[in-house]
Amino acid sequence: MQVHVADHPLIDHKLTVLRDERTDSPTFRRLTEELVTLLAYEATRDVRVEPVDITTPVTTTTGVRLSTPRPLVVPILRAGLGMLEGMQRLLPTAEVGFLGMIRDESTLEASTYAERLPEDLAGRQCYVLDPMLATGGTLAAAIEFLVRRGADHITAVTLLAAPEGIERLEAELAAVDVPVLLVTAALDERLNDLGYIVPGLGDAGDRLYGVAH
Ligand SMILES: O=P(O)(O)OC[C@H]1O[C@H](OP(=O)(O)OP(=O)(O)O)[C@H](O)[C@@H]1O
Ligand SMILES: O=c1cc[nH]c(=O)[nH]1
Ligand SMILES: [Mg+2]
Repeated sequence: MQVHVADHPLIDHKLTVLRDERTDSPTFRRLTEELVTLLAYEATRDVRVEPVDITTPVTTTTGVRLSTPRPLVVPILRAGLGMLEGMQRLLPTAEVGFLGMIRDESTLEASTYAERLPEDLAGRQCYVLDPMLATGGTLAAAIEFLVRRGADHITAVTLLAAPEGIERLEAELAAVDVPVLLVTAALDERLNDLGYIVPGLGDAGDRLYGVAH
């Protein structure tokens, strides 16, 4: 797995406001979108394109367009949904599939409660969106699922990643025969005893959408 940690003062600035416990939900949602649009620029660096001939007002020339099949963007509900619009801003023609996953807060085990994805992902580049890579259980399961469906290139986009989660992803995906890239706005210090990222930003889903019951 390749890991790319963003390095840009605007990303650091927006992330600092996002982390602040005083930041309210509407601001949190807007900043998440803005951050993802900035990250999407890096995350889509190897999006597949094909040559296309066009005519400008002056001459004919060859450019590029997104290849088919089009990329698939997969937000992991709930929190990943907050990243969708930011990604779509750069990839408006991408298809979107959904995975609903929840981490049991006592065992930290991830489980899937909803799935709406194409049956066959052969030849597809997939962009998985989840703001938090904590223990890595959620993202590892999501990526394994997409690879089983045939995806042949995976890019995971996160806001925060913990070293423990990256280590687990690397171990669990070692046998996966598909290139995986992780693009994250920041690499945080560690997990605390409850499995929360430190310094982190708290529960991303709750801060985007309110406390889940
Ligand atoms: O790396 P992990 O240890 O698996 O933890 C990360 C997961 O936890 C959060 O989701 P949560 O289960 O809180 O669901 P939510 O998005 O509905 O709030 C977060 O959005 C990730 O999906
Ligand atoms: O810090 C964390 C860890 C998992 N999920 C979150 O939303 N935040
Ligand atoms: Mg949550």
